[in-house]
Amino acid sequence: SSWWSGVQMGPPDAILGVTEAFRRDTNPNKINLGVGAYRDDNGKPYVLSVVRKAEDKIKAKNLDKEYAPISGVAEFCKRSIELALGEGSDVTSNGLNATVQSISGTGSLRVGAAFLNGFFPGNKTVYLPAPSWGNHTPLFKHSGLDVKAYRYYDPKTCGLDFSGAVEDISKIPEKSIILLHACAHNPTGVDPTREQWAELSALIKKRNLFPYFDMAYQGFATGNVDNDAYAVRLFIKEGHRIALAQSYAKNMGLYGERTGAFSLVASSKEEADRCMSQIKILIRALYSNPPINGARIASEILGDPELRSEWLKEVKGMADRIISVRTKLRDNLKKEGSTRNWDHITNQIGMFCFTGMKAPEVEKIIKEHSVYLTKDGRISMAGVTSKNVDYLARAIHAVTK
Ligand SMILES: Cc1[nH+]cc(COP(=O)(O)O)c(/C=N/[C@@H](CC(=O)O)C(=O)O)c1O
Repeated sequence: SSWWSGVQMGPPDAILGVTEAFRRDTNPNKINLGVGAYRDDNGKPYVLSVVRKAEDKIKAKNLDKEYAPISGVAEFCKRSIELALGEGSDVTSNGLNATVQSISGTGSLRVGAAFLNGFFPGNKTVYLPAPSWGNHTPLFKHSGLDVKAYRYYDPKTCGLDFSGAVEDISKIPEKSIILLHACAHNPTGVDPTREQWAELSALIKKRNLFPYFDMAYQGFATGNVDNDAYAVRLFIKEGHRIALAQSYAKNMGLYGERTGAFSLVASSKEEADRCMSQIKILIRALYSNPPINGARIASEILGDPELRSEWLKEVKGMADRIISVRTKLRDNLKKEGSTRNWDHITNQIGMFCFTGMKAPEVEKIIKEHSVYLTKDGRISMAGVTSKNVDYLARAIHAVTK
């Protein structure tokens, strides 16, 4: 028998598998609301014009293709942590951050998880919001950490179960790790208010928990990079020593360039240097060093005032288009005569809308209307355009009335 006769056929990925099914569908009206990747109003992937400009500038420099350092393109790391914490933050000016470039948000989360598994002195269990991004659980488990949950989403209101979250977080054993979505929560699109973030910060400090922020959508939620970094900056101000994973997949459209960063905020420069040395040892054995192209594009944009301000306009443009189709979809559902309350479509923020559609309704809308979304009823609003929003509203109404 062959070596691999015992290998089982694994299930398609809950998120990326939706696109595979979408591709197989021959219905001309088909709509892909699965993967959280931005599309323009023609439903096409969107390469930011500022990215093209950065590419031209990089090309003109005739750079070589040498290995990046293990920790990545230094300029990119500097620009990335400054984007997250704001220019001239105490953390960066005192060298308290250990920041490495990694393979987009997923790789950054994974490097951070590997470091925690190796060196976290407390309870090596990560508490995720319920629900969370589908890949969080396997990602942390593969890193050797245990995974548990705290209440987050309230299906009755399609909003935040704040009291449930507070109750659960109050019971998380001290010195555990708590994963927080910095903005544009995936899959629910539900973010805490600023007052609620302040309460969470105080509670997490009281419980002596370690905050691990996943910021994959900075700029994409409100269209403003500073507003979207509010929670991260608040926690730093309140004295939390956080971990942070960043992605430029969505806010710079660098999906396939796999550009991201992992940061740890230490208590001193000397401590940051020790942590950095161990993170580099982990990276060397994982993939040695990261891809240079996306990091060069991102640092070109973040480092050039003109490109940066053009980028901020484009990312706001993407966020605004999402917000406008949220309103159109909610209004069209009303026009279709739906008696359900769809206010959550516009109350929620960022790439996703957690529609509240149950699995049988999801199956029906895929089968009968060729509208593709994940089983949990999450739709990527970026797949909604002014051209397909009517069709979508009719389809949702047909399966939910
Ligand atoms: C919260 C969150 N964190 C990290 C990532 C990783 O993105 P990366 O491309 O590694 O930088 C994603 C991607 N989410 C979308 C795509 C995916 O599932 O990979 C999604 O939820 O559709 C997230 O939604």
